[in-house]
Amino acid sequence: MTTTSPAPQVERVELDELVCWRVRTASAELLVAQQGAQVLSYQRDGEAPLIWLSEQAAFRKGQSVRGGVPVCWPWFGALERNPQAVQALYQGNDAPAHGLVRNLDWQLLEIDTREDAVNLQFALLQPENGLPGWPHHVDLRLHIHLDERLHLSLASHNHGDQPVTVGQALHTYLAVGDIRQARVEGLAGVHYIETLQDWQERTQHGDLHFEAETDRIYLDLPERLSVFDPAWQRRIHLHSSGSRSAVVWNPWIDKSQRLSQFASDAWQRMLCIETANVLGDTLHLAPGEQKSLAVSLWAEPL
Ligand SMILES: O=P(O)(O)OC[C@H]1O[C@H](O)[C@H](O)[C@@H](O)[C@@H]1O
Repeated sequence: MTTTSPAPQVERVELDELVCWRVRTASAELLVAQQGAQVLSYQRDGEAPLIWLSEQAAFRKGQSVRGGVPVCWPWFGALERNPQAVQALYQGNDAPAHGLVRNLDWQLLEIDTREDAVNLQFALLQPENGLPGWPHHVDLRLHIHLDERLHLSLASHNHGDQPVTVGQALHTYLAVGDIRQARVEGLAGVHYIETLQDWQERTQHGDLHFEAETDRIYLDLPERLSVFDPAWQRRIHLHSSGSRSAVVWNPWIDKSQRLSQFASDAWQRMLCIETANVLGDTLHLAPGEQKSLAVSLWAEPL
């Protein structure tokens, strides 16, 4: 007799002020907030979490949740650090860090459960006059596909009659057993911008180890990066497409004290690798054009 695993379930839940979707498959659980189409957590049964969610996370309207995968769009970080073509498209005041969409309510367009996979499609369909301060007609869709791996794909579709240039990132918070023992593989020989030292351009020698606050923009990357995590005896893999840049971030001790929704020792258990289109890798969309930024995530035991 063959045993069939239970079909995946998708359930609407409310966490404080936020509507969320809890996805259960035969072997994993994923939680996604409708606000920002933000993946909040992801864990396979019997394993440590792969996506990190702060134990101090607040689920409030208009406020990005600390952890998961915030979507940064149409610029990354501080607007004034973005290329002129990205800055020029914003006409508002006080540009928020990481763009305009992580605190907005997206629409859930589709839930599709198969025997062993789930698809969710969120959309931010913009009116012709665009977002406040950003008058351009570009629709966004985040496609989440969960099978043995987690696949995220962010599509931008320019419906306007002018070209647009955007910076963007899938700002993934990864969970690690101990950041002091972890290292990122795949970066050797890659150029990066050291944002903590006057944005100097440098070259990575060997794997990246963590011994202090780290906030770097890596450029001209390969498609595959991995996190070697001996404390949890595993390696996390990230496979990207539509991206040649990534931000690697750990706030370490001092900055942790200044972050919202962040325990003072949480830096030990997380690491951001943000699959991006930033600086010389920004996204250009001709009128009518659509392009996607994607990442797949999975872990393997050592
Ligand atoms: O606190 P947030 O606005 O969510 O930003 C969190 C972090 O995001 C990125 O990784 C930046 O490179 C960091 O400099 C920033 O501190």
